[in-house]
Amino acid sequence: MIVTIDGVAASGKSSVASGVARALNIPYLSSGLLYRAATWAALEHGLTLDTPQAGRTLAQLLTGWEERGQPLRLRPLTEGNQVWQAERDLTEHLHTARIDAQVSAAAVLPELRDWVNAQLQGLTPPFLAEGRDMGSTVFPQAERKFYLYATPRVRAERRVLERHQDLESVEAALKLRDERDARQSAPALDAVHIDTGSGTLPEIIAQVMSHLPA
Ligand SMILES: Nc1ncnc2c1ncn2[C@@H]1O[C@H](COP(=O)(O)OP(=O)(O)OP(=O)(O)O)[C@@H](O)[C@H]1O
Ligand SMILES: Nc1ccn([C@H]2C[C@H](O)[C@@H](COP(=O)(O)O)O2)c(=O)n1
Repeated sequence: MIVTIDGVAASGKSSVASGVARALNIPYLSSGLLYRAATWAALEHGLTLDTPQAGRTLAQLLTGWEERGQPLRLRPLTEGNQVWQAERDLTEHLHTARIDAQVSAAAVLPELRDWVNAQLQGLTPPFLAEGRDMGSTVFPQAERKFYLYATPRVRAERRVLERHQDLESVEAALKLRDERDARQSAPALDAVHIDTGSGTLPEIIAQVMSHLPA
């Protein structure tokens, strides 16, 4: 079985995916974390993301690591996905304001989208995949598809609790990322839409579960 959960930034995708995956006893895959890790790799190597050759250069960097036996890999742990490069856990570097500000520019690169999609499509079901285009592009064959949303204010308030940043600037950054992300990915037309601002996390998880076979 494949279940997809897509949605806007900070809509609760990972938290809901983790809860649903736990209830179903299957792993969940965070595609956003792979985009974040590739963005981290680009920044670490001083790659400028808005040049015509950026996609090719980034893909060469990622496949070069693979060929040298030091691949960037998603570890789909149910309690929270991680990304490792060889023996190094990169996860703590991936949810920062610096990566948030650059990740949409990396995610627009077709070479990177192909790389992320190939990583995910190489995995064996059952699993739950979360991101922006899991139900529309990467796993159109998924049995059940969901799309999570909430107002920018609700999402910003939740982010501020995690990162102790200024509410207005977090909300403005989320709106900007929504705009950029919408240009390069869209949810599936057959997804069930859920407003995560309308309930607690356990209630939203229960709502998703109510659409899945018992
Ligand atoms: N229904 C809810 N009620 C209250 N808090 C929630 C709810 N859903 C998610 N949260 C909280 O909102 C925050 C953002 O959730 P989460 O990180 O899962 O979102 P995301 O969509 O995966 O984010 P990103 O796009 O940055 O990867 C977390 O602190 C989470 O606990
Ligand atoms: N399927 C996906 C997943 C993610 N992205 C991009 C767009 C986001 O801004 C960024 C980080 O994702 P998040 O951690 O917020 O889920 O990655 C995408 O284009 N397609």
